[in-house]
Amino acid sequence: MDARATSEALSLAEKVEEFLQGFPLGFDHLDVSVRRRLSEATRKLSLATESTGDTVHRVVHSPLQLPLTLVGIETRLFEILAEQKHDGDTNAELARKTKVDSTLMKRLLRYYQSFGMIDQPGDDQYRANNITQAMVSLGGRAGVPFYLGTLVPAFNALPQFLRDTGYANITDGANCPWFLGHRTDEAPFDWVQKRPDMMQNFMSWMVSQRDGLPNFLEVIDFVKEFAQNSDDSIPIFVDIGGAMGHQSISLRQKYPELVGRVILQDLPQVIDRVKVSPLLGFEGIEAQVYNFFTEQPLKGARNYYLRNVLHGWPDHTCVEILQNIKPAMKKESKILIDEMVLPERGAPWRATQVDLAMSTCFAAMERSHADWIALLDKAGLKIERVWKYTEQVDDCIIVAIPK
Ligand SMILES: C[S@@+](CC[C@H](N)C(=O)[O-])C[C@H]1O[C@@H](n2cnc3c(N)ncnc32)[C@H](O)[C@@H]1O
Repeated sequence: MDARATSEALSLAEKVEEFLQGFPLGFDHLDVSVRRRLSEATRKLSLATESTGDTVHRVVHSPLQLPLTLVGIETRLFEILAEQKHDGDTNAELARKTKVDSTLMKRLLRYYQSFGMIDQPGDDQYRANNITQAMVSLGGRAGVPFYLGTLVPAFNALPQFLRDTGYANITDGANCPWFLGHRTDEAPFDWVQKRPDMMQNFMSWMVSQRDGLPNFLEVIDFVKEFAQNSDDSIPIFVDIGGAMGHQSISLRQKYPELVGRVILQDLPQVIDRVKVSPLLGFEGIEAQVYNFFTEQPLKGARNYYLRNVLHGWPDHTCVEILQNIKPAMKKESKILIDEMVLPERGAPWRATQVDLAMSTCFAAMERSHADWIALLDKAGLKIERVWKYTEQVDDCIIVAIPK
């Protein structure tokens, strides 16, 4: 045993424990980048110091976490805990409020506490923490059932699919683990659209999946860079595959005086949903049915914006989508691709898991700078500029123009 290292490790552990106790109400007061650095450093330390047995048990039981989280959401346990204004509820109170058997409730609470999803300040006292709050946010409420019902069956089919295909990279959208996992021949978007509850969760997930991260409008002066000398007739922002139009709404809200048309385009089922129950702030935005596998009908728009669309398709399909925009472009038109640009080294965990989820369900991928150059080149486009706007997932705006 190295005495100096032991003493340093114990002193660091004590400091961390004291630090945690010093902020029972959480760390919302910390600057976002400081908080992230601390979280990443301690996460790495936790992994680096984990024992073999702990690692194996953590990994083999990890499939329990998502379904048990859904139980906490569906029973309203997390919501009830998050709404508490006092010091915490007891097991009996929580069992009564959620209509869950009290013995089962005690076992669930024990699990959530041990994984840091709730706090237990006393033997029979439970209260919400930052993880509980995250699970009752829109992202938690939509993402948890959406992933469990839609993506997990495909994730589970990944090993067999890769075995069967000799560990080739997954590039065929018509032959990927999605189909094996769901025992279906329906493509993901078709499958989801036929299931109203999943469709609702999907749309809410699209709106919320980047909550807490900066939006591109926070780092780019859109009017200065992309909307000079506009007039009311010019489509200034065409939000292709924009789901509920949340990005278009952000743009209108950030620039109430923005001159020009803002148009959301998506598939008929999505546009119907937008028309029946538009998000708050949708006024001033047009909704248009458009299939991006056909030629872009809006000619001469200043900006054709695609967020998280291309990461859902393999290269050859992205080329098709981009080439359908090109004939509509005039001299001043630009394609704004809002996607991750993965670094060659040390890609963030939030990005790498989306990359493999995209691969599993859509034979698609997150792309590096070199991948984007190659893809755009195949579509007859080139990069004019790249603006990075998040550290957490390397989100960027890639400005693309014809070569
Ligand atoms: C991953 S979501 C991205 C949504 C939104 N842009 C965002 O960043 O939150 C992909 C979107 O593309 C739409 N979509 C899929 N196939 C499409 C098609 N052929 N034509 C137009 N939109 C399509 C989906 O309905 C969905 O809204």
